[in-house]
Amino acid sequence: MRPKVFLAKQVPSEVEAYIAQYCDYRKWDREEEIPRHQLLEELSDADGLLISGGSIDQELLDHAPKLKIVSNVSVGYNNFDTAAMKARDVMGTHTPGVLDETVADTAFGLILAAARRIPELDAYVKAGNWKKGSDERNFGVDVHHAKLGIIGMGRIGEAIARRAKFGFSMDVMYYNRSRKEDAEQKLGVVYRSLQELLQESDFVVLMTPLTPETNRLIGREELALMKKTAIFINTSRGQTVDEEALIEALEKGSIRGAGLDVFEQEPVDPDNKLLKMPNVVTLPHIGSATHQTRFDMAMLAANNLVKGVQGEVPPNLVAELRR
Ligand SMILES: NC(=O)C1=CN([C@@H]2O[C@H](COP(=O)(O)OP(=O)(O)OC[C@H]3O[C@@H](n4cnc5c(N)ncnc54)[C@H](OP(=O)(O)O)[C@@H]3O)[C@@H](O)[C@H]2O)C=CC1
Ligand SMILES: O=C(O)C(=O)[C@@H](O)[C@H](O)[C@H](O)CO
Repeated sequence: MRPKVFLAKQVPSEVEAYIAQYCDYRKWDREEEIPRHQLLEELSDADGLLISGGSIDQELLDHAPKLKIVSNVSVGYNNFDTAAMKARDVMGTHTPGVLDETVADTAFGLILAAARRIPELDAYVKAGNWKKGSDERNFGVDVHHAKLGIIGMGRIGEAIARRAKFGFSMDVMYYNRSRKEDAEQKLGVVYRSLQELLQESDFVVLMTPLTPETNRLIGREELALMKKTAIFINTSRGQTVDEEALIEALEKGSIRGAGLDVFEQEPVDPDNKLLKMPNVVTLPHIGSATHQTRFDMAMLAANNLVKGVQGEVPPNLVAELRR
């Protein structure tokens, strides 16, 4: 009998055709997220689930007695309750690697946009406010040769470091729980404690996964350590930062600015104070969102899904669920 899978996220037609070769499938065919109760109903006979971001917890597992695999179309898997999945012997996969360069481009876009105030000055020009040749009030700060601190020097962190080091001649430092000597040698980056990194950096980029340990990793104390001239970039998850503390730091001017692809609540509340600040550049969580990269992520997730329902160990099983 062919395995049954449910696609809770829209995928390109080529990816759907690939899944159809191996599985019977039903799919959620709308852009908005599938309502939870509907997802739970769909899982009553499913062997596999392809999803992006919905909570994979005990309740969902209880509604999915045949489930063998959940394939996330994202590299982050903070939506997985890995303990509950392990207890039920349900595999969980993600999409590492294929999005590294694209997310690094986004992080770098935020660095440049915040440093040179590109969205703010774009609005200024379009509003007809450009009245004289060169106005010092529009000046920004240099990115090239500045000091960049990367918190979370993983796959994406390294791609950011390469751009910084070889494209912009920046001094790059990083903080992880463990040192990465290969990256130090290959990229010429230096290890710092979190405290040292925050004190020394002109730009701080947060690129860790969201875990119980990184939840609000950057709070009041950490922001207070940063230079008054520093720019803070978050391309990880909104919950890795205490957003209230960030707002406070920006309001007090204890850091220069921020570039944010992610927020505590997504979509972000239109009344969120961060959206009113000219020195904050915001994006709607589009780190990996190019046509090619989203296609590659969907294909990788489909491949993980098919392998899993066929009883094989999929290539991108998350670390906590490896035997
Ligand atoms: N904005 C967006 O659209 C996107 C966001 N992301 C986010 O980026 C995250 C990182 O992705 P990726 O680079 O592939 O992941 P990796 O696992 O390759 O890298 C994560 C890095 O974070 C470090 N890290 C983990 N926990 C801690 C901690 N407690 N303190 C300090 N460092 C820590 C790890 O080092 P060590 O284990 O030594 O601590 C590792 O070097 C994803 O999990 C996702 O949340 C990813 C893609 C797109
Ligand atoms: O991969 C991740 O962890 C991401 O944050 C993004 O690439 C995803 O696109 C996002 O989860 C929406 O699918």
